Amino acid sequence: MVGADHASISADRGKGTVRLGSAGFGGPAREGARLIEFQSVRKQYPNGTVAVEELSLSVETGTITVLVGPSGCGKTTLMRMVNRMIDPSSGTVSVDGTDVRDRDPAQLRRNIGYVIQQAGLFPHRTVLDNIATVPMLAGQTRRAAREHSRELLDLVGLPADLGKRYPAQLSGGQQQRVGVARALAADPPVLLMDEPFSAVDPVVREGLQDELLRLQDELDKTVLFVTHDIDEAIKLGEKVAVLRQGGHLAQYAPPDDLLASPADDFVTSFVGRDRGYRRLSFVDSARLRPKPVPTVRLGEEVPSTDQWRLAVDEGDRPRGWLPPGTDSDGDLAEHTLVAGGSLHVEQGNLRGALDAALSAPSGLGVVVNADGGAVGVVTADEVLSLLDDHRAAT
Ligand SMILES: Nc1ncnc2c1ncn2[C@@H]1O[C@H](COP(=O)(O)OP(=O)(O)OP(=O)(O)O)[C@@H](O)[C@H]1O
Repeated sequence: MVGADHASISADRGKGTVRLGSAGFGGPAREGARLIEFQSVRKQYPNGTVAVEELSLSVETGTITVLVGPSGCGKTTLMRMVNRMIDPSSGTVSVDGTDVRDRDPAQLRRNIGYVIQQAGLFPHRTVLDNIATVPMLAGQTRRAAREHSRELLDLVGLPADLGKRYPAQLSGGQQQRVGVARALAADPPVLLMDEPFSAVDPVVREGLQDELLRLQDELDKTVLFVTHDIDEAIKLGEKVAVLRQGGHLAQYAPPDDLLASPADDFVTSFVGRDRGYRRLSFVDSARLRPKPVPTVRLGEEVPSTDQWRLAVDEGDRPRGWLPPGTDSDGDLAEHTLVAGGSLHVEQGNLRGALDAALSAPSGLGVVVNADGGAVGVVTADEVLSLLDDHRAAT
């Protein structure tokens, strides 16, 4: 936790007045429905630059879809076609089944929240008035709009007293949260997010990513998110579209598929060589078979040992390691132990298991049950061979 930037989002379903549904594009979200569709879209700017080339892509209702690719590959151009900030040279972009060119841009934009890098807040309006702007334009009274804005501040994890400040009096991460609150103010079913977190430092950025995921759990928006950071794309996207120069779609797939089977050399180099490691996050560890490990309980007599022994408390929770070569010497006290590594909770993903194995001084990753009790240990080799099996089977 780093100051207010990491306050957690307290989306309170019981509050009633923060509307969590989606309005504007006709009825409740239909699972699997395609809310945004690009069909054979091409964009050539007047100077001849082809930013997007014959691209077709559909975005499912209620999902986060990420557009990722190197600078200049057409991500922003593609995204801005959704709310008609840019019109395609050919092809169609439709939202909820209607070609966006058949919609009034102002009305279309009221149903599409837009979050950009550095938040783009109005500098001379307070935080609360920034958030209240769109609802007031849509006809809400100032009082109702401000009341709703206070709830949104809470929803994005900001304390109420920040509402009176001006944007320059907030940290970068706080400004981004206000940007998200402002985009949510009209309760739009669609959110466009263009590199929203790239202007903040990596720690704050991770916090914002986590909170977007938490917020999405509550709100179920259809989010189109642009980034050039493949890690961000993989973390946030239920589906990820990798674009390459000239606005070509190189691959469109769930992150796991992208990491497992990159479509070509470009995607391979873009997702990076350590994709095997990243991919571990998507493989569950149900087939991992932890082996028994010799233990010793805190407060009990220290045994002579020629192997690593896991020290546990009265609830079998791991407290550290007793190294090989330890001589029998009185009762076991916590301060004499070698600190343990991270713990892997049973049924978690393989990345957690590998982290546990790699971070343990014994090389033995400790697996615990939901109550925190040790159930056994795994080695890094065991985790990686499971990954090989998974690779071979998919
Ligand atoms: N108004 C414009 N006129 C001419 N060319 C443009 C215009 N806007 C963008 N371009 C060019 O179109 C291409 C795609 O730009 P776009 O901003 O969509 O890419 P991007 O992937 O979002 O890049 P970045 O990650 O750097 O923001 C680039 O070559 C860019 O220089």
